[in-house]
Amino acid sequence: MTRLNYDAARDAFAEWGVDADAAIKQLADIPISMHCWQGDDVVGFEQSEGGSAGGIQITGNYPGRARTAAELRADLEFAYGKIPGKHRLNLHASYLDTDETPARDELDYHHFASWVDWAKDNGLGLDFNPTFFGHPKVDENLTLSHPDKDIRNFWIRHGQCCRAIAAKFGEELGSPCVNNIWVPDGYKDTPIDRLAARERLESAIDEMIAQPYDAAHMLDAVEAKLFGIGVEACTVGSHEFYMGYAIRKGTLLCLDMGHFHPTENVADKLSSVSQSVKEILLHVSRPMRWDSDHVILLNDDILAMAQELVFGNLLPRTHIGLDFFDATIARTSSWVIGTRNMQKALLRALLMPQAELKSIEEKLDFTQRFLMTEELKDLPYGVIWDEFCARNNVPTGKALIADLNSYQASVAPRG
Ligand SMILES: C[C@H](O)[C@H](O)[C@@H](O)C(=O)CO
Ligand SMILES: [Mn+2]
Repeated sequence: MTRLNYDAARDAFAEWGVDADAAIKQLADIPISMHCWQGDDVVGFEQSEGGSAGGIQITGNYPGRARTAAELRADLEFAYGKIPGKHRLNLHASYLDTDETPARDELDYHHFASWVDWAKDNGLGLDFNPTFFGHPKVDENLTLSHPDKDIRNFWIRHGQCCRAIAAKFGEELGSPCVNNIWVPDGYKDTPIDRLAARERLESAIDEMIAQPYDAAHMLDAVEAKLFGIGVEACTVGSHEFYMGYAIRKGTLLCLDMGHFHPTENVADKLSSVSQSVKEILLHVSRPMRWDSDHVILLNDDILAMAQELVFGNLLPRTHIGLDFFDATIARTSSWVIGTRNMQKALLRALLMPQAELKSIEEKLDFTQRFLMTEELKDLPYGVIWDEFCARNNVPTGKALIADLNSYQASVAPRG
């Protein structure tokens, strides 16, 4: 493959006072938590339950869906092999790997131990999520806020098991495991007593996270949402609910890019939220008209998100997770291109003359800000990206496409 001249590109950035080598080095140290559920359309490996529900929906029937943990791991290994750097896997509790059939409130570390062995072998960190959907005890789209104490208790026990598992992941792997709580709870039509539902949710989460764990092993996160299909009138765990909860209780706040009104700028929220919570979890996604979880593109939304992370010095306290799933295209290609897009966006932000831009803005020199930000768009970011990939032994361009297509051809017979 023809590679454009890196030295010339580095000089082009140097003219703007930017050190491309330093940007490449910094990018290599930013882990992205890739979500397991893109690989099998959120089905999971429970033998009786599973599948997406609770307002999340996958469409498409592209061949090659991973049907077992072994298939999912093979797909993940392929995908990580095409993504520069060392990353993490974000596992849902429904992806246990065992011949046993534990109920969700009986899950134990040993049901997931093979994932830890695999993560160790592959140099990956692990994150985790209790699975509060795709189960008969999700009654009328309610779990932790259900009026029936027995149902709430079942889900509280599920969350407790998951925290213990996550803490063990973190301990085994020597890196804190983010355990993210998202519940689908809400009402299709206008509820009478929103406060009661929110009080039930709050006290259920309190009970669920009461057991302290070492922050070096496990970090609790809570994920808000505007609405889901079937819960149009009220989502119990709204943004205001969880923002307040995270501030008061000291958890991480998860911002999913698909969980706000489509005209809202989620990147704009990072700096505000960072003033009130210690750490942030991101679910980088691409909503189209609703929380459709399209695979992320290298578009303005992602570039803005990356720029806020870099310019606000938020990378040290933000966990970058992905949340997209599309069964109309090859699943491994989605992982690889989506994750690389997040990295490309970060690289672009790292390649901006940050100090100079900030200083001209402080002088309220908006003309200069406009001129610079527009001219900077013409710099050869792609050449620096190619160099980053070459240094990490991963392909780009046509070679990458050929690899993605040939892997897809090898998994297509799964049906
Ligand atoms: C599968 C995930 O837990 C889920 O997508 C959640 O994070 C979400 O975003 C629900 O809309
Ligand atoms: Mn999410």
